[in-house]
Amino acid sequence: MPEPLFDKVALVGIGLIGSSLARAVRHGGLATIIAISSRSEKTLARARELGLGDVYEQDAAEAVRDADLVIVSVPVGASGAVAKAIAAGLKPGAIVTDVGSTKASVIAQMQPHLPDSVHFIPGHPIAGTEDSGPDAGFADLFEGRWCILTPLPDTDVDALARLSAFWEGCGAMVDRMDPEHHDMVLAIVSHLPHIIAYNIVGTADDLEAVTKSEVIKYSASGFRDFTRLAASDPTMWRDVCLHNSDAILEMLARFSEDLSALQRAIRWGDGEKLFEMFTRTRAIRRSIIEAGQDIDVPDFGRHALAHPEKP
Ligand SMILES: NC(=O)C1=CN([C@@H]2O[C@H](COP(=O)(O)OP(=O)(O)OC[C@H]3O[C@@H](n4cnc5c(N)ncnc54)[C@H](O)[C@@H]3O)[C@@H](O)[C@H]2O)C=CC1
Ligand SMILES: O=C(O)C(=O)Cc1ccc(O)cc1
Repeated sequence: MPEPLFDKVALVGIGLIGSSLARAVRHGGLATIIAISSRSEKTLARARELGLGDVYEQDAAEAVRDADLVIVSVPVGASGAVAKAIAAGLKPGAIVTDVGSTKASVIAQMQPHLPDSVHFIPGHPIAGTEDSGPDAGFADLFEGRWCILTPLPDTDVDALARLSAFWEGCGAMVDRMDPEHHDMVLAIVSHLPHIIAYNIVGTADDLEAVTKSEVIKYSASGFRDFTRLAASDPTMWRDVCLHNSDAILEMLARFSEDLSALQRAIRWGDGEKLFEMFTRTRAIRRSIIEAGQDIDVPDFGRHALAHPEKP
């Protein structure tokens, strides 16, 4: 096992992402001590039962005391309150990062509370599932996946290199982006697909109520893929929608415009247009597979593959 990258890592929030990090840190020997903090006593007790850390503190400021790396893994709407809560306990020179799905808002919420003596480097692993809580995590969640860091203009290069090495130690590939660009890109490739999934599943459910027929029972696998995304955590996705609203609304406007064009082609029986569009998108899917980036494909055997330690 190589030398640990950090002496003490503090994980604030121990749900799907926090607990996956705890497992990855342990598995990769990335830290000597893992400190875990959760606002909820029940979650903290569960983390202890699962043996995810070495020390457990309900008080986040206590958990981060003496930590060299602090990772905040809470719904994005709670980032400001958590930054405020940990500020007093932070060690000068510590790296403070997060995993939130939106970046500009997290920076705006956290930065004002953090002392100048720490290195604040926001981040976002592009890896997850529809599950949440400490039981849902697994050590190889980040394996072969991107982690986007959105460093601030005056970020210390050594701190950035250490955080990049940490994510690589978790199996991830690290990229850098500016926060606004991140929020725009993620709005189309992650936030919109979830919103569309929530919407289509809701529409089908309403239809079932109206027609009093079993719409969902007969759903084909395409619809089932949507139900997986639509089963994602409501608090997390409420916060994503509220904290990346500009980019999401921009992408929804483009999406609606394109959907109207599709609707028109169907109404006018414009088969050529439909064929042309479906051919274009099929090529995109095939190019992703050829590039070896199809590891995120949801299928119903996925859990058996992705959670080998689960029953
Ligand atoms: N679920 C996913 O697939 C992914 C999630 N993310 C981001 O990671 C972060 C955490 O998400 P998950 O681990 O999936 O969520 P989760 O629901 O599994 O865990 C959230 C954790 O935050 C704590 N928490 C909730 N509200 C809090 C508050 N007001 N103050 C302090 N702690 C609070 C909970 O007790 C729990 O420990 C979110 O910001 C999310 O956007 C990033 C990549 C993937
Ligand atoms: O479960 C899925 O398909 C996901 O897309 C997981 C996910 C959710 C949120 C993120 O910010 C990143 C990844």
